[in-house]
Amino acid sequence: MDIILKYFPNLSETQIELFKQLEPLYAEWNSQINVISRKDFSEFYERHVLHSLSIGKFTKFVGNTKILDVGTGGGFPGIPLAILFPDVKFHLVDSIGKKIKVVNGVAGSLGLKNVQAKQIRAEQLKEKYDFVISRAVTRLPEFVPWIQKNISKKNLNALPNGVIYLKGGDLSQEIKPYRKKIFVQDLSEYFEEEFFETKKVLHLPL
Ligand SMILES: C[S@@+](CC[C@H](N)C(=O)[O-])C[C@H]1O[C@@H](n2cnc3c(N)ncnc32)[C@H](O)[C@@H]1O
Repeated sequence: MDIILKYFPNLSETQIELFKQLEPLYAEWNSQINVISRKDFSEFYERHVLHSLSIGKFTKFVGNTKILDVGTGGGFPGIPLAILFPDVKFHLVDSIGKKIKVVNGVAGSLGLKNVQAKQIRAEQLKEKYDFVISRAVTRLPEFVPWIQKNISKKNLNALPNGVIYLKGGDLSQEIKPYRKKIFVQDLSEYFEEEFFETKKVLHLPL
């Protein structure tokens, strides 16, 4: 939990309390339904919570923004971001029902009123959102056609509407089709821990 305060020192008491509750809640759910790899769990705050929150270092969302988290698994990056931005509406979806059961369990225990979760495939979603966020679901050229229809034209934020994707490793081939408009932010510029050395936030305006 200290690592969250290191990079987000201005959290409210309520937010700190909610972040503290995340680890025991996920430990309990993960013993029933595997949403976080067991070998990673000791680094829960760094690899899952802080990695999700890195989107909040990259940009701030204004109130009433609507964000869709596609392939959220157990709620990443959506749940940590919903704590960070309590005035923003988060819709978390996954094609697997038992993962959504974990998301609803965690969001319910924390009383997060700005989170809705649903079992659905991204390709079937009809609603519009300001941003689609995601981590570790599929390659961008497969992902973008799933959700292109879901990006609203109305812009509320300084950042243009579109996809915000957390990615690691060599992306040169994957981002080629979008090279004229994609923005690649290196997370090692924000975080000193080794985990972030190869991690990036991709912002693709759509
Ligand atoms: C590797 S997990 C990542 C989970 C989470 N984003 C994280 O970073 O911890 C990928 C998730 O994407 C979901 N998924 C894959 N294809 C999907 C689709 N077309 N629509 C919705 N969810 C999908 C899977 O069910 C799985 O839970």
